[in-house]
Order: sequence, then C-alpha cells, then structure tokens
Amino acid sequence: MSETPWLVVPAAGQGRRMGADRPKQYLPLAGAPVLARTLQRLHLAFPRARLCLCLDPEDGRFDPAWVPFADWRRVPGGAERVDSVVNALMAIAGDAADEDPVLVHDVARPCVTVDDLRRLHAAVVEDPVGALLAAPVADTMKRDDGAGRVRGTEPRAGLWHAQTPQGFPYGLLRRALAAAAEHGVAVTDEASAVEALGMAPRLIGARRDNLKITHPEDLALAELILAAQAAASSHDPKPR
Ligand SMILES: Nc1ccn([C@@H]2O[C@H](COP(=O)(O)OP(=O)(O)OP(=O)(O)O)[C@@H](O)[C@H]2O)c(=O)n1
Ligand SMILES: C[C@](O)(CO)[C@H](O)COP(=O)(O)O
Repeated sequence: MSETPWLVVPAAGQGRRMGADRPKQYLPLAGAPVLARTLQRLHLAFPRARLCLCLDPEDGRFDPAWVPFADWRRVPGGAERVDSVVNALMAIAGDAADEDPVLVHDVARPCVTVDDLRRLHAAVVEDPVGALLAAPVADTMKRDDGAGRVRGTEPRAGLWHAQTPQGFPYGLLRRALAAAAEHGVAVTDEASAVEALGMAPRLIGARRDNLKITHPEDLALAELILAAQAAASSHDPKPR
C-alpha cells in the first residue's frame, strides 16, 4: 500500500448556480483561479501525491501551469460529478492498488486547510471503510411544504454537513461506485456509495470554513476566509 494518497479532483462542472461568464473554477480568487488555489492547498498538504484532474473535454481555459504536482494526469469529466470521479478511478486502474488511499476533493473547495487535509488522510489510512470531512449542523432545520411555508422543524441532533475530501481505499471506492450505478443509488458524494454497501465511513470533524463555492456571494466569502486563514496560520500562506 502506498500511504501517499491519490488525489482525484473533479473540476468538470459548469457552475450553473454561480451564473458567471465561465465555470466557477476559472473565476479569480485572491489573484489566481479557484482551480489553482485548490491545487495549491492540496499540494501543501501532500507534495508527493499523484493527481487525477477531471476536466470537461471541451474546456479551453485550463492552463497546466496551474498544477503544482509533478505526477498528474488529465481525465475527461463525465455528465455528473460521480461520472467524473468514476472516469478518474478507471484512468488509474493499472497503477493504483486496492488498498491505496484515494482522496476525492471538489475543485470548488479552495479553503480546506492543510491540517484538516492531513487529519482526513490519517483517518483514511487507518480505517478500512474510509472517512470524510464534515461539520455538525449548527442551524435549526425546517422542512417546507412545497409551497413556501414551513411544514415542520427537523431534529438536527446527529446531522452533519458532508464536505470533501472524502477518502477510501481504491478498491472499495471502485466497487461502491459500480454497485451504486448498477442499483440506481443516487450518489452526490463518495460516502453515499460506500454507505449503500452497508458500511459506515468515519466522520472527521472539520472547520466550517471549508466552503464549497456554489453561489455568487460565495466567492467574496472565500476570499475573506483565505485572508483570515493566512493571518492566523503559518501552514496556509498568504494568497499571492
Ligand atoms: N459533471 C461534473 C459536475 C461537477 N463536477 C465537479 O464536482 C464538484 C462539485 O460540484 P458543484 O459544486 O455542483 O459544481 P458545478 O457542477 O460546477 O456547479 P452547478 O451544479 O451549480 O452547475 C465541482 O468541483 C465540479 O467541478 C465535475 O467534475 N463533473
Ligand atoms: C460532494 C459534496 O461537496 C459534499 O457536500 C457535494 O455533494 C457536491 O455538490 P453537488 O452540488 O452535490 O455537486
């Protein structure tokens, strides 16, 4: 088993909810594209990792100069996030061993800290059914009635926001995603496929500022988060 993780970064989304003039991974964040910022964070935590970057085959904006890893490959993205991840796993089939840890991280989460990345990786190396970064829900949860009014208040005890990275042994993740596809299980994150096999990945309590840039206001928030992290930490240097 290689303890240095494989990194899979799905970056083939269109950023429809962002509604910008380009996919959100190419929007500038503290002076560099979101994609470059996210890869910088991953590289700080795992400088020798092998990277699979999933990109839209028709993407004309990508610049390989943004990739700080020595060992990396470009993989075609699929129709949905899960299809992009499956393509990446297939692309490394000849090189990855079943026990190798694979961390999947959204390109849209540039604020993940080195400390959380390393804690997640340590948990994945230790745990045969994998782990994910997550944060306990902090708000009161309402369910709507489908017509803009409250139907009820949901108990929030035990609810977590799933983040990325999510990490699993290579063989387990491939098996889980293949089984989910076969049985029509909806997969919005890797853990849900593993859960569908009856396994319980570990929740690793993470910082709440591991924001997924999704809506227009998130970009300014991410910029503030990076600046605050840089001021507070020696691990995460000031954005250049
Ligand atoms: N076919 C797809 C769809 C999404 N992603 C990636 O999966 C991550 C999470 O997806 P999301 O935040 O939904 O990004 P988008 O699909 O770009 O956004 P939207 O749903 O608003 O269009 C992003 O890093 C995105 O680039 C991908 O690699 N392939
Ligand atoms: C994987 C994920 O980041 C976990 O929160 C999230 O589900 C991806 O976002 P999407 O909108 O479901 O693509």
